[in-house]
Amino acid sequence: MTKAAVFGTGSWGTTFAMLLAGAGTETTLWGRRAEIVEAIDRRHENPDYLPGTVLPDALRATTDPAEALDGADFVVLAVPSQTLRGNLTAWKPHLPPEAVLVSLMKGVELGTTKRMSEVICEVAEVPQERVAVVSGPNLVGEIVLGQPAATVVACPDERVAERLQEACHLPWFRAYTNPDVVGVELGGAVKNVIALAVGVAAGMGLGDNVGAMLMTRGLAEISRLGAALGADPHTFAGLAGMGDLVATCTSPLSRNRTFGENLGKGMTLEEVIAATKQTAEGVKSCESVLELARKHDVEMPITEVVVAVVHDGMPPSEAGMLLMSRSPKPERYGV
Ligand SMILES: NC(=O)C1=CN([C@@H]2O[C@H](COP(=O)(O)OP(=O)(O)OC[C@H]3O[C@@H](n4cnc5c(N)ncnc54)[C@H](O)[C@@H]3O)[C@@H](O)[C@H]2O)C=CC1
Ligand SMILES: O=C(CO)COP(=O)(O)O
Repeated sequence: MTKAAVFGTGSWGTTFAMLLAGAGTETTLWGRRAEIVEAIDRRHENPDYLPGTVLPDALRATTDPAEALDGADFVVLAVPSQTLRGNLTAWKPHLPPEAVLVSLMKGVELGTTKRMSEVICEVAEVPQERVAVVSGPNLVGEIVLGQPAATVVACPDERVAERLQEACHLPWFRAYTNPDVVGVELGGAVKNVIALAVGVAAGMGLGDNVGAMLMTRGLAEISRLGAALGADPHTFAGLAGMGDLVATCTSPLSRNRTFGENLGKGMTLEEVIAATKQTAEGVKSCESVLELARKHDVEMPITEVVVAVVHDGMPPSEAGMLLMSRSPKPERYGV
């Protein structure tokens, strides 16, 4: 039987563990907080992150990383992007030598501008072929209700991607494979930044033309960055690109969109942070994405104004004016 250890008892870690267990994979969750671990293991619930959801009886949970990792074929990582390096360094001594490491995270590391799979390869000292990424339009609030969804499993080794696909595939959760790890990761990380922008515009009371403009020009930014980093352009027309961008930018379930919406309504950054109980990756990753773009000489105007609004106190109305007053251009440039 295939075995998986899932690190992170937050909303997506717990939900993905449910999917794995539902697909017949023997799954153990690792969590920091004993009370959540006990609730999952004994009462089959995660009241903090998934109130009202009944977890599978077969799903185990522990606070001991060595216990979770014992015999694991897949080590699934679902902690905040900015804590991954420290977390994985601590877990490294217990990693099974042949295990495949799987990233569920949608962020870019501050300081290094590394994608999560790059951080994993570096810290765990494993080749790219042993690291997979799962990303797509996967809003937890819908998946826990059993609503249909699809995702992308990316790994340069097709057989590894197919094994993971099989380990999480369900009649109502379709996993597609894709060898383009760079494109799949960029799609997931940068759509959070664009969702912040769309949320700000919605919070200001602007309509669907503005939302569509930001999503479409946001996809152009993602594609330009992807081209510079060697991604397959087709990935951005797929589930991990356009699919996740649309889901996140339009759903009230998205933490990133909601964060932006609150800013657009006039709440201060401190008030919005206090109101945000879960990880909104774009808030930190907008800075690392912009730094990555500058390193590669890629123009990302929406990302620039998101950084200015979120981190430098630029009023949303000024950000909107800045974007609209850019010099006229052909629709396609710089790719
Ligand atoms: N929730 C969603 O709909 C989806 C989330 N994702 C991505 O999955 C990743 C995880 O997100 P969520 O589970 O939603 O976040 P969350 O905020 O629900 O949970 C984060 C988890 O990490 C733990 N954590 C926080 N700081 C930590 C630290 N210093 N060390 C170890 N653990 C720590 C928290 O206790 C919690 O269990 C993010 O990169 C997110 O973008 C991807 C697809 C869907
Ligand atoms: O990545 C997600 C859906 O695919 C979740 O988006 P948020 O992190 O904005 O909630």
